[in-house]
Parts: sequence; C-alpha cells; structure tokens
Amino acid sequence: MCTDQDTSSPAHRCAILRTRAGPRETLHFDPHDPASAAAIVSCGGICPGLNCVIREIVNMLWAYGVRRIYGIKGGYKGVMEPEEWLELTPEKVKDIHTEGGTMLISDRGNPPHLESLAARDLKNPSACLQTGGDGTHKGAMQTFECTMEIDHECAVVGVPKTIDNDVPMIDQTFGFDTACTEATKAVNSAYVEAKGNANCIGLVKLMGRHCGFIAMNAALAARDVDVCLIPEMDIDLEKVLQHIEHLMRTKGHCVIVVAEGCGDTLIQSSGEKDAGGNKILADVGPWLKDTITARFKTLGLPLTIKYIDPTYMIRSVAANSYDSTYCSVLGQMAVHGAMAGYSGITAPCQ
Ligand SMILES: Nc1ncnc2c1ncn2[C@@H]1O[C@H](COP(=O)(O)OP(=O)(O)OP(=O)(O)O)[C@@H](O)[C@H]1O
Ligand SMILES: O=P(O)(O)OC[C@H]1O[C@](O)(CO)[C@@H](O)[C@@H]1O
Repeated sequence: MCTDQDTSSPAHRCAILRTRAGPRETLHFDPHDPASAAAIVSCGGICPGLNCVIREIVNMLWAYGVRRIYGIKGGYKGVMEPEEWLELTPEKVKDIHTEGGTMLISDRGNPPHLESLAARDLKNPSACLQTGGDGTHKGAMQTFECTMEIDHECAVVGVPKTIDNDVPMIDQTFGFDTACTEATKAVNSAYVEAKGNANCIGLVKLMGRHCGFIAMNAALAARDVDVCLIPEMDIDLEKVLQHIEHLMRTKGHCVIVVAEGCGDTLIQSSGEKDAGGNKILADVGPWLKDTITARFKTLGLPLTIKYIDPTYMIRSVAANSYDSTYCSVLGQMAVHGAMAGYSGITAPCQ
C-alpha cells in the first residue's frame, strides 16, 4: 500500500493506493552496487513474529545481492547512533525466528527527523525498513516526507505490526494469532480456577490499548466466558455487577475477561503519556477485582476472585506457525517494494 503523492489537492494527500505486492521485473536499486545498503528498525511494543520479519528481510535482501544490511538497535532513537548499528547476515539471524521479542531491541521516542536522516547518512542506506504500529508508521511517513523535501534517495518501507490488531485496512496484523492462542490458555486457566474453587470468579485482563480484539477472540475461543468487557462497548457498570451477582447466585462461579483499553473507558487514566506519546492507561484489572469484591461484601455474599494478568507472558512468546509464515511473506514483500524503489509504503501480505 502506498500513499498518493499527488499534492495538488488535500483529498489526494490522504488517498491510499493499493498496489499488488511482489517482485518487480525492474529494480530501482542495483543490489550489486557495493554502495547498496539497507537498514531495519523495529519500534513500539514487542510482538510475536518480530524476529521472523527481521530474519526474512535480511534473507531476502541477501538473496537480491545486498551485502550491507544494518539492524538499528533501540527503535527510532537508535537511528541516531549509527556506530551501534548491527551488521546483519543470514548467518547472524538464522535462529532468531524461534525466539520471542526482537533482536533489535524496541524502544519508544522520537529524534527530530532531519537530524535522524543526517545520522542515517553515515551508513547511507538506500532502503529503510521500519516495523511497527500506527506510531511507527506516522514516524516513517515523516521520514519519507523529509526524504522528498530534501531530495534524499532512500526507500522508506513500513511493515505493519501490532499485537492489538487495530491497524485499519489490514485484516490481521502479525502476532495477533499467536496472542489469541496464548490468551485463550489464560482464559481456560481462569475457568478451571473458577470451577474448582468455592464461590469463585476467574478474572483475566488481556492486552488491547484501545481495542478488544484479543479479549473478544480469546473469549470466543475459550467458550466459557460469561462476561467480556472491551473498550468499544458502552458499558453500564451497574448492569454488569448485577449480572455477575446473578451468575454467582445461580451457578456459583463465573469467568470475566476485560480488555486493557477499558482502563480508558470504564475508568479514566491520569492522562500521563509514555515516550511514544501513548496515554498510560489506568490498570482496569485490579480496579475491577476491587469493585466486584466491594459489591459482594456489601451484599454479604461469599466470594474469591482469582485474577490473572498474562500480558507480558503472551507478548513475549515466539510466533506460532501461522504468524511465522505470515511474517515471512510480509518481510519478503517489504523488500520487493523497497528494491523496486517504492517509498512511503507499508507492506501488505500480497
Ligand atoms: N505521531 C507520531 N509521529 C511521529 N512518530 C511517532 C508518532 N507517534 C509515535 N511515534 C514514534 O513511533 C515509535 C513507535 O510508537 P508507539 O510507541 O506508539 O508504537 P507503535 O508503532 O504504535 O506500536 P505498538 O502500538 O504496537 O506498540 C516511537 O518511537 C514513537 O516516538
Ligand atoms: O508495556 P508497554 O511496553 O508500554 O506496552 C504496552 C502496550 O503495547 C501493546 O502491547 C501494543 O500496542 C498494547 O497492547 C499495550 O498497551
């Protein structure tokens, strides 16, 4: 996908062009030119599959003939330290797909774009492949616009990433499938706890900063969830509490899933932001636990709540087979786009 660069009308500036991805007959960059170089950076939170994407990009660039491939450590901030960039080869990345996290070390924060372009110049990459979510893509677009303004030749290519699966126009982001599989295990555990203890609620908080995709999918997959709260819903807390009371009176246990994003809807966050400019949300899991506990105390009803927050256990695993294959396709498509000279694009899976 690429943004339309016809600047003649504001409407055009927002248009999105979809071009079928894949290898092109004609290359813009000569991969055999010894000056040819590419850099890879990953930003934002980690996500299952990041290492698969990095590995695939390196292998694909190598297959084209590019021999100077750099891994930028520490997100956009790492761009400013070219002396720390890793020199990547297929040998160096050969086993990374089996590991969670990212060998490039993700970070948040934004150095000024012109300065960061100047820093890049020290290694002079013809292509910059940037994997991340909406924040990373906004940053990538600013870099791209800078390259256009100063007529600096460098293909800026995004690889869409977010475990939350909330990138518009993309059916599914990588890592989401793995996350749902892992999240379902946590929900299943909550069910076992709820069923196996007297008067017990199993309460699970799942990721999703402003969306409930992981919570909803895990709840559907587990099939034993009684209440699933996501930020897209207009939640009437009193009705939710009454329903929980009803469930406990009638069957003696229940399972509740709440998405992290409800920490900005059910309750309000302080407004504080992280280094990437994202609101730091109030922790809705413990708040919900306390709220339910207080209600049951008032009613004089017996209750135990087994609270599970598997956030980082989910996010840190290696990609499952679906995501691993998907990441390979994404990485390859990103490189094809860059070698063909597309810039200001994000890589789709086809
Ligand atoms: N509006 C913006 N313009 C330019 N850069 C941005 C913008 N928002 C965020 N960034 C930068 O992009 C990088 C990643 O941002 P962020 O932390 O929001 O993660 P993300 O890419 O949205 O991924 P995820 O949400 O999945 O963790 C950070 O270095 C951040 O400073
Ligand atoms: O704890 P961190 O690293 O700031 O990241 C948390 C955020 O990153 C995500 O995993 C991805 O956007 C969100 O679900 C979560 O809010």
